[in-house]
Amino acid sequence: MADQSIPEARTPATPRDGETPLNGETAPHGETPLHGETALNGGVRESSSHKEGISRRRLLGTAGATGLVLGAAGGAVGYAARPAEATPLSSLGADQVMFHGKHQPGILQGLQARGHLIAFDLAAGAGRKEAAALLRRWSETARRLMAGEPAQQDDTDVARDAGPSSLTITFGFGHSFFARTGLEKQRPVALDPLPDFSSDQLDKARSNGDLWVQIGAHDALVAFHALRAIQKDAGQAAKVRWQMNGFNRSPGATAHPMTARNLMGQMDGTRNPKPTDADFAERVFVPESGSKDPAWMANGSYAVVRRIRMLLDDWEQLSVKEQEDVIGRRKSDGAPLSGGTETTEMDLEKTDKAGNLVVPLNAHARITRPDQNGGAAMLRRPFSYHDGIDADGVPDAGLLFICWQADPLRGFVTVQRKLDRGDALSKFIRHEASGLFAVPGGAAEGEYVGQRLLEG
Ligand SMILES: C=CC1=C(C)c2cc3[nH]c(cc4nc(cc5[nH]c(cc1n2)c(C)c5CCC(=O)O)C(CCC(=O)O)=C4C)c(C)c3C=C
Ligand SMILES: [Fe+2]
Repeated sequence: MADQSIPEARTPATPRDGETPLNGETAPHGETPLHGETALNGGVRESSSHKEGISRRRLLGTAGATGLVLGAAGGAVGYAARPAEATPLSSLGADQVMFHGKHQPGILQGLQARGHLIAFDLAAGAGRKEAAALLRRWSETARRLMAGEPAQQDDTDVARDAGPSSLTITFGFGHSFFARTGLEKQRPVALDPLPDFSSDQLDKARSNGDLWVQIGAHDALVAFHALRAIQKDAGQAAKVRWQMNGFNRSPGATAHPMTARNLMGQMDGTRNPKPTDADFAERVFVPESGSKDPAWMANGSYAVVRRIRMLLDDWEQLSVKEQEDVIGRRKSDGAPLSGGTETTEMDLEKTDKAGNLVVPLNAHARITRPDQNGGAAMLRRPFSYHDGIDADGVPDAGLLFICWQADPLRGFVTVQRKLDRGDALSKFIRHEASGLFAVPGGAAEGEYVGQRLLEG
């Protein structure tokens, strides 16, 4: 089985900056059965101190040894009384992603168990000045929470006992942001609205937005804590336009590292570009110079967000063989139908005894390949979602498809145009919401995200 195609977080002995994945370092971290996923991650380190000076990492150690006592005694008194040598249940909570770095966090990190997406529109009367102040507030909140520290003010205590749990907070700007702030001249051409696709059934109210924030963590409370802090920080400057919640497999749930599965049961992410690929950076990130993008987008990326409902009742009517023909890969292990293992190159020409192609012409994994789309590639980093069951008994579930690329026209749009003409999967999915956001490069120490745009 392949390693996670996007690196997974870990707890290294020493702090590192945010660039590690691009140099290809791998660091398996199956130290404990509770946390046995592949680890290969940039900008991850142990958490730092909490507001009373008790480190979150030390607090984590209490969970196994004194959980019952804490439950009975309640709160900080119990934590203070915890024996220093308590054995941590897992290092997962202590894993920390660096806020500052070349790229924003939340792009290169492995899939996180919990995710929240939230889009805001600037409030009436709010412009560039208010937006700059908001991004400054948000950046400081992100830096603190990702370091395992409480929010700047009125912390809700929701994440109090936990480490940062690989929390990442990522900020992006939508097309409408630039007119609202008088920054039209700085708007990248790449942010031009996505074309309409014939199969789209988009809900405008749950699409786009002036500002977009992606939150991910391996702990649901840590993720919610961050969501709430981001919302409260918005204050009078911006109002929520839409919000979505997602999830992925918890680290340690599988006995050994493997590509994640989606709610259709397929292994999804196998052929993601890898940080070790020679052309990875140019496919995913805007270069520092020499592109048509404005300078403030250097080291940034474009996120396409699609809420894609899975028509699970229809999908689950299919036999496994039929499901495999839709994708072109085996359901059990993600191997191509032409044979081999998950990482074996797909043989597009292979035929069976009757002369039929073993990977059908309209199989999703065949027609999305870069070599079938003029080299179009994107880094897919999704969350699954489940928002309950409709009145007619149909699950409102699917994929919060998020893909990252240096150029959405060359990435998502090229491939989606092809899919829109009818891949085998199209019958079983429905695109219900959409967003395109310019995600600037990471903030340097002392900077906030988007500063070069807002103060440039
Ligand atoms: C426009 C881009 C894409 C959309 C939308 C999309 C939706 C979607 N995909 C799956 C499941 C799988 N996709 C797989 C591969 C794959 N998909 C895309 C693009 C879109 N998918 C690409 C670029 C690729 C990789 C192609 C390649 O490089 O070979 C696979 C196979 C395993 C893998 O490589 O990840 C699965 C499974 C679903 C369920 C879905 C919408 C809900
Ligand atoms: Fe796909």
